[in-house]
Amino acid sequence: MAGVPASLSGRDVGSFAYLTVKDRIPQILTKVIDTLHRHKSEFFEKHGEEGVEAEKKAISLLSKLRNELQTDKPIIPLVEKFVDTDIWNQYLEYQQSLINESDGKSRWFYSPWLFVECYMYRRIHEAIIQSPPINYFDVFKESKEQNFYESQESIIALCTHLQQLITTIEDLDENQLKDEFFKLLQISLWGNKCDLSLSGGESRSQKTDVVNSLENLKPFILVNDVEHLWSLLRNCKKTREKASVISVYIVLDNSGFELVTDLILANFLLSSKLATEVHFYGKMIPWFVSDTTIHDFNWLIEQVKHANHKWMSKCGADWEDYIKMGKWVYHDHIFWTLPHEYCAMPQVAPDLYAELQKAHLILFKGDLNYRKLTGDRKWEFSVPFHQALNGFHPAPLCAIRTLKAETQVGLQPGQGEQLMASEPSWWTTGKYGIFQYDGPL
Ligand SMILES: O=P(O)(O)OC[C@H]1O[C@](O)(CO)[C@@H](O)[C@@H]1O
Ligand SMILES: [Mn+2]
Repeated sequence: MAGVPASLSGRDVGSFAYLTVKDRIPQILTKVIDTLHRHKSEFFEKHGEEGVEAEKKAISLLSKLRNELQTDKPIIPLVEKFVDTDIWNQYLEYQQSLINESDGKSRWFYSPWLFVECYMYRRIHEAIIQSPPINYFDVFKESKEQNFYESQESIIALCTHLQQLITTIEDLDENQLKDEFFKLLQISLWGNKCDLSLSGGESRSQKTDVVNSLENLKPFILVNDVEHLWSLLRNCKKTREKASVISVYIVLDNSGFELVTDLILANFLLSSKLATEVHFYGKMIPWFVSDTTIHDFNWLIEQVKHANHKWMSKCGADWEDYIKMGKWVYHDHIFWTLPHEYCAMPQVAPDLYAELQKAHLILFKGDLNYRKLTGDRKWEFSVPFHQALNGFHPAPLCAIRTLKAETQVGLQPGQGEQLMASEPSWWTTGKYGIFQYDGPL
């Protein structure tokens, strides 16, 4: 692609991409294999000998995958028929066509990191769907659930905070409402620290009191465009006709604690009338360990509803009502688990692009969404976000991300260089975060 920098790649020895392909991804694969092993008796109870055979088959396919990766074998086409198989295989050919060195084959360490990392999760899915009758099995379900359970205290604190806020929301003046909006946005940002793929699938639950940590975390927000979000939604609210809709779309990231923070924010948007509808976008297949699928979304709301805590269960009951009333709508689309950068959406998934164009505001949660928004490239730190989006402008949008990959745009001159000098791992640990807006000001 002309005019854009090179992709991050495992070929840069010592880079975060390299270490991810070399260590983190195989570690995740080993954990997946172990999970299947541990469910052997469950498969036997459910499906008899056939279940055990299927478990063996899935494990052998995954072991083969791990071997391909560790010996840097060529990336091979997908074989099992699924809704996205053809698109994936076309993309594989496209990646191959870009190569003019070595033997002209895409390889794990040689090819763009975004591509091979997505491909790995898609191959895990392939191993599962090739192994009926256990082809429904979500290999990451346990860790997602564990993250939720381990974050109980923080979740109770958040639900209590929200419910108390709602009882006085009508009495708040503009500034107070804005402050509360900013607080819940920050909670949703820091909720993104809790993904499970960065930690190789190990638990990264939320144990501290987030609401009271926000002030201390403020210095770690490197780009903070929340004022634009406020102006945008407040203007929508002021100018809207009685019957008209204000819709905020949230492109979700991780289930567990992060999803709770997103739902709390979505609840506030309705209660404050800053939005009349919230649309959520999740993943169609298990993805990057902790990403939200429809099962995770429904499961989590059910858990919150049945919690043994007054305010928590109130939240769960309200959320279920929002869904029943159509004020909250969950969608999935296969595009979110393709390897394409988002600037390709109008060509690859025009229906989804047209849908997103209806939003008043789109919030993109998490690191992977940021990588796909900006193409996972070696951009200069000071390149404007608008430019890095490379033509992807369906509606006003905001990336809400803690930094877990070596790519960041839209910084002040010298800001990135300074961080680099004082703290070389600043952009890969999740310690820093951004609210980066693109749209009319
Ligand atoms: O859940 P998030 O915020 O998208 O983070 C996932 C991130 O974790 C990692 O997979 C770690 O490898 C990053 O590559 C990726 O961007
Ligand atoms: Mn994720």
